[in-house]
Amino acid sequence: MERASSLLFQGTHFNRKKFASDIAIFNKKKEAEEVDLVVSDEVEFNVPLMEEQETVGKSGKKRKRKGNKVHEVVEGFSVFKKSSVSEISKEASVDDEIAKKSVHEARKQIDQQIERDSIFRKKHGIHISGTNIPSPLQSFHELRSRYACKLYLLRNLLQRGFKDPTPIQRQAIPMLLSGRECFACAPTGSGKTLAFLCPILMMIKAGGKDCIQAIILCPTRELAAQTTRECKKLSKGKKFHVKLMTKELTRCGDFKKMPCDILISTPLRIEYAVKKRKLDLSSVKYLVLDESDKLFELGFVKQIDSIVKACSNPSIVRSLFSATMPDTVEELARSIMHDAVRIVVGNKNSASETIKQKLLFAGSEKGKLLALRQSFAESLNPPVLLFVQSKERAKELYKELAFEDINADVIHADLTQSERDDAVDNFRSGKTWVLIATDVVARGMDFKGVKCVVNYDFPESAAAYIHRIGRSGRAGRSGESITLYTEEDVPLLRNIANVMVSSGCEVPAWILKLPKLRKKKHRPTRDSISILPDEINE
Ligand SMILES: Nc1ncnc2c1ncn2[C@@H]1O[C@H](COP(=O)(O)OP(=O)(O)OP(=O)(O)O)[C@@H](O)[C@H]1O
Repeated sequence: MERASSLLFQGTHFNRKKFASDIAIFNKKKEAEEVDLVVSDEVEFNVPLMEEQETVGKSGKKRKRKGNKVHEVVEGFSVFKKSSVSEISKEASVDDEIAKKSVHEARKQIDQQIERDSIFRKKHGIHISGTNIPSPLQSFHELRSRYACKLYLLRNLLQRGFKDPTPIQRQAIPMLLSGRECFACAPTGSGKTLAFLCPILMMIKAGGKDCIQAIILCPTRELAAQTTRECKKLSKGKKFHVKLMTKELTRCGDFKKMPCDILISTPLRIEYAVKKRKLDLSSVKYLVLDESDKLFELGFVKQIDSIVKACSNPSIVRSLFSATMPDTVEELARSIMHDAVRIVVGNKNSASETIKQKLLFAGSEKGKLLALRQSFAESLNPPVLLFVQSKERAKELYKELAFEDINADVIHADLTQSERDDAVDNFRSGKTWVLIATDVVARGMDFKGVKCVVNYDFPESAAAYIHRIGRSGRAGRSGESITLYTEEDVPLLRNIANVMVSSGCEVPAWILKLPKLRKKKHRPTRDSISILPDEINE
């Protein structure tokens, strides 16, 4: 009590005896006011009541109070309040200290993690830009510890022989699992397909009722078919409905009754189904644009636009993947994506470093055929992929090689779907040693073990070059490419040479001094390939 009154009257000096009656009146007034305080402050500070009583205040409201004597209660409360405030503030400052320390500790740990992540990314050639980027995957097992990945998927990864994630998988998988939109650029054959399939399989429901939950768009039917096969292999053991949008499905599919979790297609077929057959894409949660720079080219961009609009789910996660990503595509992508993260593995727009690239001057069209013959005779080991600039030239070259009894086949857009499928299957299985192709198989096709890619006709752009030669040297294997050129190809020579230099290949110095080509593409008209006598050609 003494301590209480000394606290109560701290700083006041007056004669208590002389003013005793005033003090009594004053105390009565205070009693009522401070009872109010007890009630309100009890609530505020959560003061435990020793003995609860009810009293009626001036306002007539029932109030709770502690103790027998109001005065004591008031003093007690005041003391309690004052000491509580100081204790609380002491405690609070201790709490503050602890909080500050733990915030500091947490910050330190975050900083250390950021540092570790950045060292790890550097080691794997991963470059990122964006905010709040999740840590890269150290191993596939982390899919389970960090993201509760189901065992069937880990088992399937292991069965496919995938021991460790590739750099693009290390960063893109956690990104998509965190619901972030991204555009990813990584070399050909570096496992981009798994980088988008894996998170989709982890995030959507197998046999979900909502119908289509994920859409993967590819520029060619062959690539769509390949991705469908890959998705089915990865989802083995789970009842996912993985569908390839075939011509029949586009025209006659009953989309309302069709069970489909993941739909894989070229843009034209989906656009047709949306516009003419009322295919509903409003439940799509994941939209992947594989070979995205190709999909943003003139022939596709309108279809892509209408598909993106039809995928109206506001929480959709969209992602773009390719080995080449021009700045214009990045800008376009940024304008439609939310807070997208950019992931680049290695040098942007460069060829895989596992491919030994060669340039060979052939003088003329006839010189090209002679150079090819010589290469077959001396060093070319099958399987070999030969690229030409048009379907007409593919047919011409096929005739030449068939005449020489070379085990060759051809693939181009004039063939029926089943002829195209057969050409791909026979080349894959080793029945065909040499496949002559237009750019229809230049992107994304995973022909394991292609020893050499020959650019019989010079590619029309640096991007086309990167994708063509990328059919060899996949998944860390070594590969080879030979690019024949004539005088007509010189304008684009420097661009291709730059790609070669950036992936560590040597080129003659004079090529690098050639004037820069303003246009991105160059497609010269060429003389016919044939050197066969006319009567054989007829
Ligand atoms: N983690 C992994 N470990 C080993 N091999 C892998 C791994 N992930 C994927 N692969 C294999 O690597 C090969 C190339 O993968 P994928 O076709 O996805 O490459 P990509 O980056 O999409 O190439 P492109 O740019 O040509 O489309 C495939 O045969 C695939 O099975």
